[in-house]
Amino acid sequence: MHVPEEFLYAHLEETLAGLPCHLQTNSSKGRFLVASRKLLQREKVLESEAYLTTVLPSWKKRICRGCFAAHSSRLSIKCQCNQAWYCSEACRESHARSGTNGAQCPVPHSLVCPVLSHFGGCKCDADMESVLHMCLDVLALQHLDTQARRAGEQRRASLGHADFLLLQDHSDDFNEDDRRGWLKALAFLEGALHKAAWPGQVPAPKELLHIVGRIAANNFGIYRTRGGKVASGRQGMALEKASIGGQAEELTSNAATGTPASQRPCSISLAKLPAWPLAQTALTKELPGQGQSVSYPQHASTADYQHSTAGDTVEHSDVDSHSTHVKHSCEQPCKKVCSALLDSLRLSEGDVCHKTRRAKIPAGAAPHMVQPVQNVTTVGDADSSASAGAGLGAGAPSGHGTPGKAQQHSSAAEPAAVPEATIDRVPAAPDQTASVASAGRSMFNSADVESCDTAGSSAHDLRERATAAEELIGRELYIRASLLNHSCHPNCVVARSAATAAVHALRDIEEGEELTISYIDLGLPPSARCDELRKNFFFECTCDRCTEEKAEGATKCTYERSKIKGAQSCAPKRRGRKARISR
Ligand SMILES: C[S@@+](CC[C@H](N)C(=O)[O-])C[C@H]1O[C@@H](n2cnc3c(N)ncnc32)[C@H](O)[C@@H]1O
Repeated sequence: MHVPEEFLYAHLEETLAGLPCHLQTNSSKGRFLVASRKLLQREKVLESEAYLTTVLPSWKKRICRGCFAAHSSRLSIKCQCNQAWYCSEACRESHARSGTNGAQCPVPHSLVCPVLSHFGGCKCDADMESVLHMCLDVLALQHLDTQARRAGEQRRASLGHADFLLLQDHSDDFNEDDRRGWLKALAFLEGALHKAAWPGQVPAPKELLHIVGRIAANNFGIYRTRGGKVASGRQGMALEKASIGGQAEELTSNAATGTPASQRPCSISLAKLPAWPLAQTALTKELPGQGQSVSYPQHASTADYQHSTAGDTVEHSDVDSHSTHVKHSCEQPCKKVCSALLDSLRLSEGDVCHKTRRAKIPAGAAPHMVQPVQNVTTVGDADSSASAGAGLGAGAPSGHGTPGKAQQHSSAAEPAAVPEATIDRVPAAPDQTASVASAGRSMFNSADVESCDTAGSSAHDLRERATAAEELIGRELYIRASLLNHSCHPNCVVARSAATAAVHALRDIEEGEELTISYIDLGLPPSARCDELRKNFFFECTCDRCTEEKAEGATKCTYERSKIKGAQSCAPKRRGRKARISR
């Protein structure tokens, strides 16, 4: 469906009406949001409901598609397509009629069910399969809009397919392997649409690739805490090394089987889609007796886990990403921290800050929480959700870009039973509980950090350490929140609760200043951040922090840019000059 560009822009501006921010565009950054007036720290800049949501196949039996609540045990009611599970008959009926409760663009399941009935034979990797579900929902929205237009009706949904077209499409930037993998998966979707006699237009895989290109650059990951056991070191070595929280983490991935996904029969393997923003996905949560708090999992954790052990309580003084990092320390000289991480946190060897020992969180207590308002981070018991990670891939976020890595697990793989208390519920009420996870900041002890040092770990080791505590269980798309560009020194944070994203100012922001969030883990060393952004979001970060670090010579490209179609290599040229990447 062709929608004129001017219409899209006018519509986009309409969706921002009344907010303290407006849209600007430039050639290097595309569209971005700018403060229309001075914003105060913590002020809510915008709030958006999820446009679409999807759940990874391994979680489909635990998350009710009707009300989107997560459950500790397998649900007993399912749809005949075997792709949607429910906590009650009422949820099943309402899902069939009007889609998932709370979604901004609910797609009636009855429309997509015949297509999903053919997904049983999908040989894609689990993450990819979930994206195919999202693609199908996009086609369903397009179909509903077309039908309504033909009937001369105004669709009741506040957003429609045109809004999806507003999102930036990066499919032309996919590298050849990814492109091939996606085209194969999309051919499967095309086949399923034909078999189900899809009532709308059935686009060819090449056209469908533009849907994936939009999802890729704009989706938010839904994560949950993986529990007390964590995979450390490189993903391929996770099984051997993952012993920090007790016994080795069980992986259903290639790391465990030793078989690269690319060699598994009938599987399509390719790089994962990035799910952003991992780092600044803040979660609001209501806990009995603790009131509402906001957790900043990744940021806080990259700082915390250095010396934290189960049961520790670590103090923080601010929610600002820099100060969160800086305040992390714990009466132990920071030389124990991997030097690359030290650099990125802007700490010096020997810096000492203050760890406060407080009451231990009993086993089975709620997941880790950060309460910036009260300046307290409680570090949960490492074993409190030990079973949660069993049977799952090494929850590194998608977007590592390397095919066949540990996060790939078969769609049949299901999480082991998780005690109710360790699951972050996904409530129907948006302001209650976070959909998922905070990072496991109790996961790494100082001995482990030392071993990281002595092993001379790479940037990606750190990344994997930071994210192995989280497991990607689904994805969400937001329209307005997708207009926020990235900065490694962001001035905003996205607070997520079930199917809602609220953007808050991290500090006072002057009128006319660009609003930015982080798409990645800011605790990563400069070269890893640079890799992540290039590989997954196809741009070169020019924020003040990167510029400063580049000037200090800290940023080194380690990703083979040549893999991206039409791009120049990042490898230093013969005469020692670094190739520059122009977008
Ligand atoms: C979620 S979208 C952000 C909105 C986007 N600029 C647009 O026009 O729709 C993510 C994409 O925006 C671009 N982007 C985000 N932050 C950027 C930055 N700091 N510099 C350059 N491009 C950026 C990249 O192309 C990235 O893949």
